[in-house]
Amino acid sequence: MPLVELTDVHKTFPGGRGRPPVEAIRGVDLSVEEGEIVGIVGYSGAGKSTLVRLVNALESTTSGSVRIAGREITGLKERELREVRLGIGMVFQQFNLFRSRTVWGNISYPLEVAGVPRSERDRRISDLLHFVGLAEKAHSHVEELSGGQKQRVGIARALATNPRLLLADESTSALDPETTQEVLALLRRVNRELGITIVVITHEMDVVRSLAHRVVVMEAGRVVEEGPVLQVLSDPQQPVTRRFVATIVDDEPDADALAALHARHSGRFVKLSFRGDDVRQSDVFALLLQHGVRFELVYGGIEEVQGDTFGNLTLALDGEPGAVDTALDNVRALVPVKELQR
Ligand SMILES: Nc1ncnc2c1ncn2[C@@H]1O[C@H](COP(=O)(O)OP(=O)(O)OP(=O)(O)O)[C@@H](O)[C@H]1O
Repeated sequence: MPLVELTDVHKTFPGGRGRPPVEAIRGVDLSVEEGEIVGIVGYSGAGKSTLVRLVNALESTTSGSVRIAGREITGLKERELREVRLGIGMVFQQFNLFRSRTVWGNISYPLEVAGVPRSERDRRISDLLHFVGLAEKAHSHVEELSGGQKQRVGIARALATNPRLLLADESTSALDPETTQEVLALLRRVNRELGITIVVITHEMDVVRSLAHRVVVMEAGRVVEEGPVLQVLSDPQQPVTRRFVATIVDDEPDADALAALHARHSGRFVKLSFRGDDVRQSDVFALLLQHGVRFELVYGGIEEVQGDTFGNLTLALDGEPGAVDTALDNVRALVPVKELQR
């Protein structure tokens, strides 16, 4: 049974003051299995935040079903919804911490609301502070912390009530690249060591690449593509997905770059696509050399996704025309080859 299951969910906001209604979510089916990390990507306005607010019952659907751990949450009473929300931790872009409280006080807050007795609360907070590596900062005020430390407090607070599900809404967007990696590493530990299911929404493909198992791409209120991260990154189907993937991996030179390359090289240009670890670049290069084909790498790169490699390399080839043809036929047996015409 999926931990989160959305079936044909629609959400329309009234337009107000003569403006037309906004269809923020237009028929989304989505399921998240227990233990998974799912990354939801999309440009601003795609409906990501609305989707998250439907999952944690801060908004109600216009139609369709939202099930959390098998329980339909549409139509539940406020008291029952509070119970559902206790099982869901939230991490925010701007941390949303109480400035008037210490680190300890911030993590304590959801436990106080849930009526957890003092001694149990203290034990829990102390464990969480150790888990996120902030034991020494327990009595610091939030203003004294760096952005990364604030987000670690945000994560500790989200974990306080022992949720099964963590929703992270642009949780690293306010952080620099190094701090982002620290926070992503912590979220990976939350998933691996505590077994907590995580849904991250982000417009940064790098976050998906280094954290998620599965990616869901949203556009204009719909899920337009989804699948395992390596599969989607290495073989994106939709234009919007290709645009996201292009932010972390080069595909092929555009028309201008290709024209400039043709001006410098007399030979043919081919794009070779590597997917996963089953074919090594060195095998492909050896094949070309065997046929007396000289090559130069002119564009592209190879990226790593959680232990697997993928990427596209554009080569300029030189050699006897017949030899180049034969070499390419052999290379095609190993990897997809696309001839780039001038
Ligand atoms: N409370 C609301 N009332 C009216 N329209 C809303 C409301 N909340 C969201 N919308 C609209 O719904 C659409 C989707 O917004 P949403 O915030 O879910 O997108 P998003 O993908 O999370 O974008 P961002 O990354 O900018 O937050 C937008 O057109 C937005 O203006």
